[in-house]
Amino acid sequence: EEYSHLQGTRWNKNILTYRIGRYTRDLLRNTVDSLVESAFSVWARASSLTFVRSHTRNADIMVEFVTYEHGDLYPFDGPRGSLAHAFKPGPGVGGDTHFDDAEYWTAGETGMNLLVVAAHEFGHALGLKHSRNPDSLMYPTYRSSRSANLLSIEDVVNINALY
Ligand SMILES: CNC(=O)[C@@H](NC(=O)[C@H](CC(C)C)CN(O)C=O)C(C)(C)C
Ligand SMILES: [Zn+2]
Ligand SMILES: [Zn+2]
Repeated sequence: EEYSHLQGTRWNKNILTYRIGRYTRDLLRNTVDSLVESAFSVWARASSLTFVRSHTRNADIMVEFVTYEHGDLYPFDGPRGSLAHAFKPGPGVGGDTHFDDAEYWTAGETGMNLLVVAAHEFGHALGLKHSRNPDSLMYPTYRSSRSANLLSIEDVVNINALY
């Protein structure tokens, strides 16, 4: 989901920090680290944005794997259903990205592909809304086959219209 009613529409800086909090046990930590970094680089390559990993609590974007009730107004729902959500740009919870750890997270075609889902969520964390174009990364339903060419032209146009 993108909770657009909560935050502003864009960050007012081009260098953003992110921190990974709670991990999933479905993947090795450094696999999660590299998939998250790759998902950010999808957007960095298509725009003027730069992402820097931080280990301090005041990072712009907090990335976490959580289940069910987890401290915001949007509890997860167990396996399948909602896979993840991210908050629009802004202070505090703004930009924060949560993955439902009741899913089975993978780096491949089985389960839920973390790179594909993270790239979608980070689009929201940067201020993008959903697209009605099934080819867009910001289409509201998950499709594992997408993992090849992540961004559509529309996604590149939209991120550059924002930054
Ligand atoms: C398999 N389950 C789905 O396809 C579900 N879709 C999602 O969980 C979206 C994330 C995908 C697109 C990575 C939620 N979203 O928009 C977050 O920003 C449902 C369509 C069932 C809601
Ligand atoms: Zn979404
Ligand atoms: Zn959440």
